[in-house]
Amino acid sequence: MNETAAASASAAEDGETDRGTTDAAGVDAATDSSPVVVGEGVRKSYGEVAALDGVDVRVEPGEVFGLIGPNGAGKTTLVRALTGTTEAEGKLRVFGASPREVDPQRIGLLPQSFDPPERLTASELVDYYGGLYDAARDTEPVLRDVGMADDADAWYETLSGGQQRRTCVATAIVNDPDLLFLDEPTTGIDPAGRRSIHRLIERLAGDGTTVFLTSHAMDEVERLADRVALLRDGAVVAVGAPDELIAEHGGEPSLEVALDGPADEADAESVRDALSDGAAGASSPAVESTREGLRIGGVRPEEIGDAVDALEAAGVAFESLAWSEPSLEDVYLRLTGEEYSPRSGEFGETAPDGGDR
Ligand SMILES: Nc1ncnc2c1ncn2[C@@H]1O[C@H](COP(=O)(O)OP(=O)(O)OP(=O)(O)O)[C@@H](O)[C@H]1O
Repeated sequence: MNETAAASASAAEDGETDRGTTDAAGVDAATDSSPVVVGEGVRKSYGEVAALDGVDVRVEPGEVFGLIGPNGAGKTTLVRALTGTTEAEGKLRVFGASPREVDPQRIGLLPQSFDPPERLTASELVDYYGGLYDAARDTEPVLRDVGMADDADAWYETLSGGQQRRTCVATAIVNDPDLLFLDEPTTGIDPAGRRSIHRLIERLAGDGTTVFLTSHAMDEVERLADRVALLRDGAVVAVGAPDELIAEHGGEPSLEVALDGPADEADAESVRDALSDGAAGASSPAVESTREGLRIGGVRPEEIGDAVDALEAAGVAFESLAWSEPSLEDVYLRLTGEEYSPRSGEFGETAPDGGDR
């Protein structure tokens, strides 16, 4: 039995007993507007390793909540704690109840790793998981939802990695859950398949399903999530809407200026002076030399013309310009201290600017 089945049957697949923090009834008074997921001070250790080190998390009804963080940050452990497939300390409530007390019909879980119970076709596998619930959707439309209708009769083991993952997503939604945990749903899925999973998540969310999504694909999380929490070393270091996080931690938009070789400091200084004198009138323009040329920081789209004027005034001949705005990936790299250094072309450990731990 895997974690999907474990969640569906409230089973303790790892043989752990229910957690001590469950109250006598295991249930809080819950209303329609109550948070769907609450974690307060959640802790879980494996020997010396504090996988979760006091996590606070709250997911509102109908939200797509993204959980991001480096390998080993504790994402899967948090999903397992919230789905009752592992024991953890602290307050954990799902629909007002302790995770192991929640009606399994309401929960869908796509675990990070999935082992089918036996040799089955894609269709039989979805049937199998559907059979674990009091009520389940028909298998055919579920397989259609994940783009697997044409391969319904193929043995699971003969499917490609991406097709297997899509079939797993089908097993997680066969019970039409109110809360869907997706632990890295698109790993190994090709761009078209990813797009179809994205559309599925958007449609489920549009129909009111609450989605708890962990992913390493920042574009995916930025596109899908209403709010995002960044987990680092077992603790949440930032939480907010993608736009808010980008505004707060993403840095400024910038203009990459490609020259026919690296710029020297004199070029950078000339451009800086020209920008200070020009219409943009920036007091201390952030101009730095890069391996490809120059980067001018803080350039808004309407200021690109001024930057070009400044380059010309400084006598810097450029080959091309590329403007980019910060993304959730920049937030991630800054807050995890894994910022990309274009100068060296390598990732390097820098002091994370979200260092509130
Ligand atoms: N069953 C286990 N036994 C021992 N240590 C574990 C176990 N599960 C997780 N850990 C450790 O707990 C920490 C958090 O692991 P977890 O799998 O939750 O991270 P993650 O953020 O999901 O990582 P990834 O992005 O690689 O999936 C890691 O240091 C991991 O080695």
